Amino acid sequence: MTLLRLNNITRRFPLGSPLYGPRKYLVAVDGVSLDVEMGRTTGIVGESGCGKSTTGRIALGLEPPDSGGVLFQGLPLPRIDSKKWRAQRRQMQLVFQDTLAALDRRMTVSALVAEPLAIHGIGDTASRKECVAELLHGVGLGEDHGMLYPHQLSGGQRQRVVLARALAPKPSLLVCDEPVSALDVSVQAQIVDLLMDVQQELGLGLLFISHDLRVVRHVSDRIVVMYLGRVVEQGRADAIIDQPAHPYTQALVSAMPRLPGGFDHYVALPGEPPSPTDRPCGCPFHPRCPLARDVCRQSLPELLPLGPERQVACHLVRH
Ligand SMILES: Nc1ncnc2c1ncn2[C@@H]1O[C@H](COP(=O)(O)OP(=O)(O)OP(=O)(O)O)[C@@H](O)[C@H]1O
Repeated sequence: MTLLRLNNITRRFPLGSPLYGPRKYLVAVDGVSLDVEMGRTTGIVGESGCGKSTTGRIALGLEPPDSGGVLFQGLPLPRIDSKKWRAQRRQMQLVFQDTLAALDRRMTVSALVAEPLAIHGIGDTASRKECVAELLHGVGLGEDHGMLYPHQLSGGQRQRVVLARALAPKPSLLVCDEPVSALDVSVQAQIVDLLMDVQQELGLGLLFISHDLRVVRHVSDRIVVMYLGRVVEQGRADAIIDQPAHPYTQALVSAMPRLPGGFDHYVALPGEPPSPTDRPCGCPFHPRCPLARDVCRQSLPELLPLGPERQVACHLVRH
């Protein structure tokens, strides 16, 4: 069952002052559609600035799209800050990267995990205490950790606290925005495994955002590849990794550590993505694409089906 649906979402931000000539806009998200199924993970991958976080914020209702719609459990998101929205927010929680900024350093771990319960009016003091102990246990922390302050924890332990706080209101959707990017590789694996265990136990839908295809591949059932605000390819994770169709996805896959039986044709990806304030004509990827032809410089490729459950936006792919 579809838990979250983004339907042709667009978001642009004004640039400069309105006093000096016609206003210019930066298009951060351009016509993005994706689904998150209950109990499943949709991963968004792409380079810095491609619009992943903006998409995540729109999915959570923290930012309105300029056009397009967000459906949660089949219904449009209520207006931000309405009573209905606050009730719904309980169902949708955010886990993000900067744990030290996210956690009030004057509060103990127990108080931090109890806070969302109090905000949402869940339980009384005694039952909240029990609930905090269960939540800490669930994310692999002991009772002793409850008495510590955020700065007394390691990065991995702080990420566990952030996860316990997100799980406290019993959400059905977690949006995880680069949740492990600040951690050592070995700790990343522990947190990713924990997320997957928690997901299985609670049947959560996950929208998992990362620039790192290695991590996204590990957690995701479906992968959405974004480039300069647009989806260039999406489909089942195994299909995307085994047979990437878009030259950009091919470059991302070929840059991952080699896997036995995996993709073995290396595609170099030169340069940086162009600025979203100055998007190239035609396919946004053409200035870096080793296969680009005239048509790629002239017209924007549509995202079209490529077999079942797969879509690609590339002039060079036979649909
Ligand atoms: N509030 C804002 N005002 C103006 N521009 C913004 C705003 N939020 C995001 N942007 C711009 O929109 C584009 C997409 O940003 P976004 O943070 O969504 O990308 P991202 O893929 O998550 O990148 P990163 O991983 O670096 O955060 C960027 O060019 C960014 O500078």
